[in-house]
Amino acid sequence: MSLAEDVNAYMHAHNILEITQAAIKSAVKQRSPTPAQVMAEHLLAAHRKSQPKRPLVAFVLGGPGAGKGTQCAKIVESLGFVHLSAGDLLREERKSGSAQGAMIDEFIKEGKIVPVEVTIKLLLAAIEKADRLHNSKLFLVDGFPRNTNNLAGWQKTVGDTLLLGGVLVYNVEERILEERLLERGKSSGRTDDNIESIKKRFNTFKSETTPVIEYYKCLDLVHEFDGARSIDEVWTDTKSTVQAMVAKYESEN
Ligand SMILES: Nc1ncnc2c1ncn2[C@@H]1O[C@H](COP(=O)(O)OP(=O)(O)OP(=O)(O)O)[C@@H](O)[C@H]1O
Ligand SMILES: Nc1ccn([C@@H]2O[C@H](COP(=O)(O)O)[C@@H](O)[C@H]2O)c(=O)n1
Repeated sequence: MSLAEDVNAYMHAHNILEITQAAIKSAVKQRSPTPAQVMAEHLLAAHRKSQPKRPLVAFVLGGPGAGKGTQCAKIVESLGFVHLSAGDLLREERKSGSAQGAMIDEFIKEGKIVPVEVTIKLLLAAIEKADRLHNSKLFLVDGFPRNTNNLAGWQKTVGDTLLLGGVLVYNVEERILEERLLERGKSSGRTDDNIESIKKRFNTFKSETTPVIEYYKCLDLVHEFDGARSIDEVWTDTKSTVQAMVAKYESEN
């Protein structure tokens, strides 16, 4: 086969003429003074659309008792996300009775953050299972990343294989959080819904989670909510934010 024939066959096999014509059309349509830029953007968008969809992840953060789980349940019900709570997965793993289970138990009571190697394994297994069994593409990862160790572990293990759409952050003052958690503690059976653990969890949130939120603010990914309002008021804002996030994801992927 000659070089010209080879080139022709390649162009035909990969629709190169059609792709290039569409890029040229979009530059001409816009009468852009920078056609190369318009064409490059058009080609990139076309490439992204032709790739298999990366699942969308939204992280959910806020102090203990800020209403993360409550809002996540509503997002699941109304917008079809899969909810993965790092805390729930760790509590489930704790039941295993292994040495790792005992370690998790101790960390939870002390309000400390479990090393990311443990947490990320549980999170990824749950994401893979939901994707494989139900082809789920929308995930809420609740209570993660809680510190810089969590963040580094996510970046190293997951990187860009999942698309981080945003970070939902619920702000509530400690006085209200304490009241909520002590009330919840009357029936939750949680070993950390007592005043000693609650104080420790507040300290961990301030010293370890706040820097993670600041990091994501610098990337313009944070959506903050006043979580001290009623559940329905918080939900109204949460819903519109998450709907916008999904719309952007659908249009770009
Ligand atoms: N906006 C709200 N107003 C009043 N009470 C709320 C509100 N949101 C949640 N609650 C209540 O506060 C308690 C804590 O809420 P939730 O479990 O959703 O918080 P969380 O952030 O997931 O907590 P944690 O991090 O400890 O798991 C629950 O008993 C819940 O019913
Ligand atoms: N990324 C995480 C999340 C949670 N933990 C531990 O679980 C406790 C409870 O978490 P909730 O989100 O359910 O409040 C938390 O205080 C930590 O001890 C963790 O280690 N890492």
